[in-house]
Amino acid sequence: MTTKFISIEGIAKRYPASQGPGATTIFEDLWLSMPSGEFGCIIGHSGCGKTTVLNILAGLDEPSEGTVIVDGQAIAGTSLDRAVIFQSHALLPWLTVMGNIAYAVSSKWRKWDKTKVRAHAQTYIDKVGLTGSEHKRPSELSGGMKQRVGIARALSITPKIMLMDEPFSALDALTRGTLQDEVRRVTLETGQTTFMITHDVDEAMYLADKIFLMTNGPGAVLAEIVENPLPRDRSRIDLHKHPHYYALRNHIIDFLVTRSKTFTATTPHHDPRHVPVIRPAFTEAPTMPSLHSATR
Ligand SMILES: Nc1ncnc2c1ncn2[C@@H]1O[C@H](COP(=O)(O)OP(=O)(O)OP(=O)(O)O)[C@@H](O)[C@H]1O
Repeated sequence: MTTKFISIEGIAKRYPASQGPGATTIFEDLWLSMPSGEFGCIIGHSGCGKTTVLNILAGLDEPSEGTVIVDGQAIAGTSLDRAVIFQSHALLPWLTVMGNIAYAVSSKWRKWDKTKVRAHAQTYIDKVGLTGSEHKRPSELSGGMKQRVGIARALSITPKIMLMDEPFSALDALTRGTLQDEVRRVTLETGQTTFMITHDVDEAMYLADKIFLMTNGPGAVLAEIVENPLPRDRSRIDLHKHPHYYALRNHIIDFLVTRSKTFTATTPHHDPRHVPVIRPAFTEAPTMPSLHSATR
């Protein structure tokens, strides 16, 4: 396992200023690496550049500075090794559920015959609970169903890297939970490296090994990397019962409420190449000596 399967090296994104000369810096000097098989979530307020980072990783956008190395090679454009699940479903409207997924499967395994492609696609249709809707077109599906097609399509090509932009945000609570479980199970099973954007702190705590905290934009920076102290075999239902749950949750919420606004690139000791890695944990308050032992 390489320690830097994904290596984001000093990237920045700037756009021409909306008024007058110069440029607006969305974020800059962003350094971040992930080993193979890790699940990373990026959290930060709206506009700090999360989708831009994900699009750069996908090869859909280019950084203004810096580079991204995946598996030892600088990325250039999109690849079937990197699948994206978008916030909006991005389905082909003229194809059915089966057609949308089969299209992705046959793009990846070009020599597979139709029967093999459809059987493989069906496995993922079943996984996301769309059995019976194979023949429907996107216009006949609810928003949640469309999102499930997008998730099945991305999972079906078993990419090395899964990139997810708030994939569950449009779903009802029950479907969201089921699909979070499914995505977690599949990514653990396949050893996929996953990079996800979310605004949902509990979702990040359930799914992620590491949580990347971005400050507010413009001029956003990666302030901290939070290691998830919850056990790897955690379950979504029991997450809140774990002793470290509140330490982790409070740490992230505290960042979002206060430090995301006050932390900047000029904060003393901030080194963009060596961002602090924090592992919040519950610590027992020191116990008072009992009266019995104190008087002995
Ligand atoms: N083509 C563009 N030209 C100018 N500014 C842009 C362009 N695309 C994005 N931006 C700006 O870049 C910033 C970052 O956008 P991005 O979508 O990456 O943020 P985000 O953190 O993902 O936000 P959200 O959580 O709301 O999805 C925003 O301020 C946005 O207005």
